Amino acid sequence: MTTQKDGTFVRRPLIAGNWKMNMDHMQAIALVQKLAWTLDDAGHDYDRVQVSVFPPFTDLRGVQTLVAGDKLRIDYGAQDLSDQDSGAYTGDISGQFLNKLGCGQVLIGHSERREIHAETDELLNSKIRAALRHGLAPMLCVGEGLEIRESGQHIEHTLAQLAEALKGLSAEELSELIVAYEPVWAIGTGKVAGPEDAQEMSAAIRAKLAELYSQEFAESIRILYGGSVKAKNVASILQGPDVDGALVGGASLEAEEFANIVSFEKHLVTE
Ligand SMILES: O=C(CO)COP(=O)(O)O
Repeated sequence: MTTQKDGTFVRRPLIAGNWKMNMDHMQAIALVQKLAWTLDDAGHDYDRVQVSVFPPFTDLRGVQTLVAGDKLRIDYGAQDLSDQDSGAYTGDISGQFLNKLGCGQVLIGHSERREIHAETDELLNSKIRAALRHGLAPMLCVGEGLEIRESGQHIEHTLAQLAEALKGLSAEELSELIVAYEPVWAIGTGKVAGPEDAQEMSAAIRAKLAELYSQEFAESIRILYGGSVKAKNVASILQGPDVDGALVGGASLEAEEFANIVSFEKHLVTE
């Protein structure tokens, strides 16, 4: 993260929790409630550090009701969306519906969707357009697998994913874009990319955004790191000046652990 002289961040850090296919709608309410209490107890400043969760589709209505009813400051979004708005697309979910449920963000191109559902860069470009049509901030996930990392092509590979997904979109359209760098080999494996790896790729992503658009645009976009982020390693990962937050999987399913990740600034002081 980069801070200014007055201690505020240049870009508001974001700690996001991707629940993947975990938590039914009852568990979801309990988890968000506990997270909100824990963050309140810790005196969390939401204006300073944004917090969002990405529950399964079936949980979103419950989360919306809770967030609205208790006036919680936790943001939420979906893990995927259709590139179409409505019609004969059995099993798909429109961005229109997500917007109606109060979602502010949507994950696009998570490596598990790329792998399991064979989502292509072309489809992801179309999904980003769908998100933008419906007022959802797209969180585009990019990152390389182990083989590519070992071959030394990881930067080239990740930047190609980025450029393909953003093809034909303008800086104006993409003003709410968030990029999440998630090296596939570090997801759910306990292997964390080192703080240098996270910084190296985030800087490369920012430079690519500057090349595709402008320096000003690149400096306004938040770039998160994801892959085995825990309370114990978050502070060192976020030290990189181009790393603006974390996309957390497993550790976001435990309210206290996730709240501790959100409170990463406290670890900075004590480490
Ligand atoms: O895929 C991830 C978040 O989207 C990372 O998952 P883990 O934090 O469980 O490694």
